[in-house]
This record gives sequence, structure tokens and C-alpha cells, in this order.
Amino acid sequence: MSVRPSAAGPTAPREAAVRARVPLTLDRAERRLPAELVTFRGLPDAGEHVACLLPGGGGSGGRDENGTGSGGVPLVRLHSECLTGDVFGSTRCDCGPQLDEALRRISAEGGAVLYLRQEGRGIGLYNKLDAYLLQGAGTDTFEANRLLGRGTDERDYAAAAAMLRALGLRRVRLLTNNPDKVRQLSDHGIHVEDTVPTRVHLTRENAAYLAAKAHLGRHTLTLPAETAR
Ligand SMILES: Nc1nc2c(ncn2[C@@H]2O[C@H](COP(=O)(O)OP(=O)(O)OP(=O)(O)O)[C@@H](O)[C@H]2O)c(=O)[nH]1
Ligand SMILES: [Zn+2]
Repeated sequence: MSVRPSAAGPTAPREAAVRARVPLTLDRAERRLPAELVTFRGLPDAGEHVACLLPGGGGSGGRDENGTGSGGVPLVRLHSECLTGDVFGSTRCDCGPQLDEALRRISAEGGAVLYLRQEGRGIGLYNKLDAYLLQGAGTDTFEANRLLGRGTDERDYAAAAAMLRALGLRRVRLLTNNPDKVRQLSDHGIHVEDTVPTRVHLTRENAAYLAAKAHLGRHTLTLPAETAR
């Protein structure tokens, strides 16, 4: 079979495509959730990002005829990898409870969790752990990155946008308190129809981290007045 170059020419960016769809049952967030893990080829970076598709009807919420809730626009979370919180249940951050919340809420109405391999806001696991050692005594989560010579948030959501396009999801409702995710997805041509706030999973141990996100980052989360600045 002969392969002809596309009409757009050899320099046109390659669109990402679905590589495989793997059915799984998740035993998570106190439920058993039917899911499909989707892998991709041609993503704009080298990360092994996956989409977890949740068909809807897996919780207390309803499911419309498209299986996607809210007028057919799916609820989507871009979840940045956090090995310490997601896997080991570290109490330093809110990532584990946020992932559980996302799986529970999205499985109720249908949508997807994109699990993005952007550990440590893009600086990687080892650097994040170094940053942990620097934190405390006046050094917050953002300042620690700067002391390591890194940006405060190095995440890029081009791969997330490419994954959504490959899945045919060009309009989404985004589960987040982080306006940068909304802005970047929009810049990459995904229409964010609505921003659905994630809950605030405040504990004594993660209070300083959440306070830094609210007061020094640009996250739209409201904390009780007494939470440390
Ligand atoms: N560099 C660094 N990364 C951290 C630290 N604590 C958590 N992270 C990473 O931060 C990422 C999660 O980002 P957050 O800022 O908590 O939340 P978000 O995903 O931007 O926002 P939401 O969508 O509202 O949850 C994960 O990749 C974590 O590994 C830290 O102290 N230093
Ligand atoms: Zn975390």
C-alpha cells in the first residue's frame, strides 16, 4: 500500500490518536466503578498519560441518554500525578481525596479523568521530594520550587487537549479550582463550557499547602479564616 503525504504537508503537527482502550473495574472511592483506560499515540510530549473513561450511572447522580450528564457535555478532571498522595495516601496534600472525589462524581454522570504524568507540578518526583525537605520554617510549596531553580508551576496542558481531541471531547465541564487549567485548555482549542469546583479537603496536615495554593497561587478555593497564611 502506498502512503501519500497529507494535504497539510509534512510539517503540519500530527494529531494524537487513541492507541488502545482497556476495560477495567476500579475498586476505589468506596465503590466498584466500571472504567476504560485509554492510551494514546502521537501526544505532544513523552509522558505516558492515560484517560480513565467513566461511563456514568456509577454513583448517586443521573445519566442522560448520552451517558455524559449535563446536556451531553462530559465532566472532566485533569489530574496531575502525585505518587505520594494518589498511591501512598500522603496527608501533605489533597491529591488522593481529590482523585477519589473525581472518580466518584464523574462516574455518577459520565466523563473522564485524564491522569497526567506531571508529577510535582511538572518538576518530577525526586525534585518534589527535595522541595518537601525545603518546606517549613517560612518556605512554602512555591518558594521551595524557586529555591531549586525551577518554576513554581511547570505544567503544560497541550497533551491533555490532544487527548480530549483524540477522544472526540471538544467541549467539557472541568472539575478544578485551578484557572490555569481552564485557560490553557481553551488556548489549545478545547471549549470549557463550565468550571465545576472541586471540594476543599482541608485537614490539619495539609492546611499550609492549601493556604499557599489559595493565597500565593491563583487557585479559587475558599478556606476558613483561621487557616494559616
Ligand atoms: N513541586 C511541588 N509539587 C507539589 C507539591 N505538593 C503537591 N505537588 C504536586 O502538585 C500537583 C497537584 O497540583 P495542585 O496545585 O495541588 O492542584 P491542581 O491540580 O493544580 O488544581 P485542582 O485542579 O484545583 O486540584 C501534583 O502533581 C502534585 O504532585 C509540592 O510541595 N511541590
Ligand atoms: Zn499531592
